[in-house]
Amino acid sequence: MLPSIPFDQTAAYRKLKTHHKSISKKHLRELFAEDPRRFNKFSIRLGDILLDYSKNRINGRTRAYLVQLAEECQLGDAIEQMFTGEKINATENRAVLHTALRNRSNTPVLVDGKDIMPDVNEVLEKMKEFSTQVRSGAWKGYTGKKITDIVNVGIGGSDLGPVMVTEALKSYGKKGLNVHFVSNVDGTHIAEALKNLDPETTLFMIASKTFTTQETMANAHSARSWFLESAREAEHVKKHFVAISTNQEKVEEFGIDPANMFGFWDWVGGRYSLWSAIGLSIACFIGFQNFEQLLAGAYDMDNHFRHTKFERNMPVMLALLGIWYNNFFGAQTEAILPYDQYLHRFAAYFQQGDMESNGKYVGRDGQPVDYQTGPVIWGEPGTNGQHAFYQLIHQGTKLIPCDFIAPAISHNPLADHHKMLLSNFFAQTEALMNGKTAAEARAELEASEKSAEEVDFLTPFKVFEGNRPTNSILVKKITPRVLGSLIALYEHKIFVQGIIWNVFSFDQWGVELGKQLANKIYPELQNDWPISDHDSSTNGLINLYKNWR
Ligand SMILES: O=P(O)(O)OC[C@H]1O[C@H](O)[C@@H](O)[C@@H](O)[C@@H]1O
Repeated sequence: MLPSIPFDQTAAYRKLKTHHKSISKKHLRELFAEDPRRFNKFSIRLGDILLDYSKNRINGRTRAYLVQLAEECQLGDAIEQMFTGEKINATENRAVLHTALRNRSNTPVLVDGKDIMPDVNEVLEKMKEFSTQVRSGAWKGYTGKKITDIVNVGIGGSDLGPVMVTEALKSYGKKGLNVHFVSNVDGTHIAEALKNLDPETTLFMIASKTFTTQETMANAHSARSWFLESAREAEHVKKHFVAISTNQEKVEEFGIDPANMFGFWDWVGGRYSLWSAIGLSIACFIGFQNFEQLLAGAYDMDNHFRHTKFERNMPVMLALLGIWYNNFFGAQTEAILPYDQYLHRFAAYFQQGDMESNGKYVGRDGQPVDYQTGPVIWGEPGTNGQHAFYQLIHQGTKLIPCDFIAPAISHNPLADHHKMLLSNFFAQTEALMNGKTAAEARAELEASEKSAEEVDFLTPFKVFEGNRPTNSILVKKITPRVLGSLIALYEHKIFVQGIIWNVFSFDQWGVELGKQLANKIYPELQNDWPISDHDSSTNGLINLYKNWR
């Protein structure tokens, strides 16, 4: 059982509250001026990844108190409990072992006294065999042609990870093998995805942990109908449909050959499942060796997380900084800003990862918490974001801590593009930190030969307060291994925050409610009779819909 300590009742919390009063008045400029060793002091390197968190509104004392907070909340014990398979997902009575999926050491991991590593390795072996066959063309469609297109049908955790990773590692993708993703129950999604595909060369991966999710099942049935329009014989389905699920019964009921089923287990949470068979589309696209590199990268981060002192521990420090702004500065959101076009779904991926994990107001003791928990996560790749929403980050009334992520080496070293991109990356965090004083703004305006009135008028608008906190994550190159580490970094950050906020990070009852509600209204839309048993707004909307359709 996880420790259950309301974090606002710790001694560290009280210290941080008092400390916040003084340090929040300090400008980052001053903090840098006071300590020339700030960069060395507040950065962590792990292989090809550097986390520079020196541009945060902290000093050595802040860090010490934050680390104390983690200790008082018994983070060390909680980490061990996760890695060793304790049932820390208490509301579902499950272990949380995505780390076992990438446990490259193969040391036994026990669930209910049984080592799960042989099962993990067996599925990996099956994925290796299958992905190799698909890539080599040995796996043939019903007319003897090789597969050219993979369509992953899944939603939430059975979609976002594969989407994000196949985009991030596009340059490792096999030529002539395209991956597509269908998630939305809106018929437009599947209709558009299938428009230019050939049933003879298309392979569907029906990815659903439960194999009961309404959207995925609807899309899977439509995919099968589309396929059978050409293939005619149900016999051919086994060459074109595989299932990735924990629910063999439902897979068979759907008509997929159990031989074509890739299993995983209830101790893999949906939003932590890309390391499992849910990553099959990734393995087919980038090749199994690269998929193993992705796992190896995550394993690097797992080891770092498990065995490094908190003040040198990347996920722990990222998490503590998030708590610092969320709970002491009142920041509501966090932006993830990758300066890498391939990472354009990274923020969207962690929207689910973070918000579904820590978007909870009930503590592990069953009582509502009286402090803020999970932040709103958002973001887009730079430099596009700069021309869209950075105005608010620079000069708005809200404090938005940002993570800037960039690779030193581009996969597409085209002319001077990467230097330009990275000069934006460096310039933005510097500008957010320094801002621009009234004197500087005035001097600039005067140099541009404006009249004295114009200078007076314009100066206040050109002032930037600065003091906007950022983390910079600079990596050598976005390789499968580095990406694996980056994803695991954020996964563990979320875990740490969940422990400190005292919430259960691995269930998602709020989402389950949505599933139930839609299933209740769906039958009511089957006829044209007016509805009257909801509130007046819902009745009004449903009845107008029935009128218009
Ligand atoms: O893989 P499944 O079972 O189809 O679930 C898909 C998604 O459903 C819900 O939205 C949540 O439970 C998510 O965590 C999950 O990833």
